[in-house]
Amino acid sequence: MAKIRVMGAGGWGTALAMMADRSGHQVSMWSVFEEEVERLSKVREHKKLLPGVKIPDSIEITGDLASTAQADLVILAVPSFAVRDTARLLKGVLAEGTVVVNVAKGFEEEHLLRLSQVIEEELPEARVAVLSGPSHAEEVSRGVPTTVVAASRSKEAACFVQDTLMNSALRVYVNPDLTGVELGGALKNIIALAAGVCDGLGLGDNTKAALMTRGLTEIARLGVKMGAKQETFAGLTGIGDLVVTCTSMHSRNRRAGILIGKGIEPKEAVRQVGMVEGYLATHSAYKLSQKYGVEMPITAECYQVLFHDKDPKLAITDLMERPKRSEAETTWLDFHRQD
Ligand SMILES: NC(=O)c1ccc[n+]([C@@H]2O[C@H](COP(=O)([O-])OP(=O)(O)OC[C@H]3O[C@@H](n4cnc5c(N)ncnc54)[C@H](O)[C@@H]3O)[C@@H](O)[C@H]2O)c1
Ligand SMILES: O=P(O)(O)OC[C@H](O)CO
Repeated sequence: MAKIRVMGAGGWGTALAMMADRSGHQVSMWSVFEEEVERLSKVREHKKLLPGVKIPDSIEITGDLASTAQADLVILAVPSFAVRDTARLLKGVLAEGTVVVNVAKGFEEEHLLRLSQVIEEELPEARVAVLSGPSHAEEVSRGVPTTVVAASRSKEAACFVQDTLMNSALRVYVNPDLTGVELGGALKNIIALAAGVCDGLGLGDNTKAALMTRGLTEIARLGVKMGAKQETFAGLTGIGDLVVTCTSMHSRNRRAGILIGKGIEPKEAVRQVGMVEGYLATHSAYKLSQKYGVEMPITAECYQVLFHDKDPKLAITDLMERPKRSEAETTWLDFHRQD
């Protein structure tokens, strides 16, 4: 039995705490917000986020930070904008080599960093991993069979996360491609937002299939430039998470996109839905595409719609009327040379 501390008591933190509890561990869930600790300790249910899901009494809910020192595994389940501050709180608290697994999907906008890089900066003594994949808290918390991927530069750390969290409802794979796993999770939110916009505009299945497929192409193009493996984007944290987020009504990114497609101003749509990681990720990805000199037409159009008031209908037209190009990255000559 391992001691597991989940930092962040929102939908995803709660679902993962329940998975760890189901796997037979000693689990505690921490929140920086006193009100949240008090409410959840008393009601033991997230009335808004996960209605009808009872948080088992075996999961301790606490605001005490110092006790994180006893954890064998720390799961960071706060929004991406809060990852640095939350990791910083753990400075000097954790034992050397403690595995810290980030489950937020996004970037640190200011420095264009992946979140594992942020945690490594703040907690050099920790072994950092990420957990990502097609996994909505609404389903995981109800025990719906789900698959995710634990990635880390340390094989032992990734396998430790796999061994610790895996159970009959949560199948955990491992992958050494930390960069690819992380980027897939962060960048698919942009495409999910765009898919929502298409739904809100009343466009069809053809459009969404095109968006998802070409979206994955540009995600992988940036990812490979940033050091990821192409094949990772064909896996659970690439295409897998893209499919679930672009098609599910659980997705906050997609729901915000639907509102925007229906004419609600982007900032207001994000306010109405709550935490929409794809909003800031669009900003970061647009900057990263410029930094790495990578063409990302869908991301660029999303950026214009979200931050420069571009009409979403015009964005679709502009994507459709881009200069002609080949779907294949290989030239005709190279392709036939391989025959
Ligand atoms: N909900 C899901 O299905 C799901 C699945 C996979 C990954 N994720 C990712 O997990 C992250 C968290 O998502 P969520 O759905 O749990 O969000 P949420 O809004 O339900 O909860 C976030 C929790 O983080 C904590 N928090 C919020 N602001 C904070 C701050 N400033 N400082 C410290 N703690 C703070 C609070 O405990 C809050 O309840 C996101 O990056 C999301 O993309 C979510
Ligand atoms: O609700 P979303 O759009 O943040 O998506 C949640 C998860 O990332 C799905 O895997």
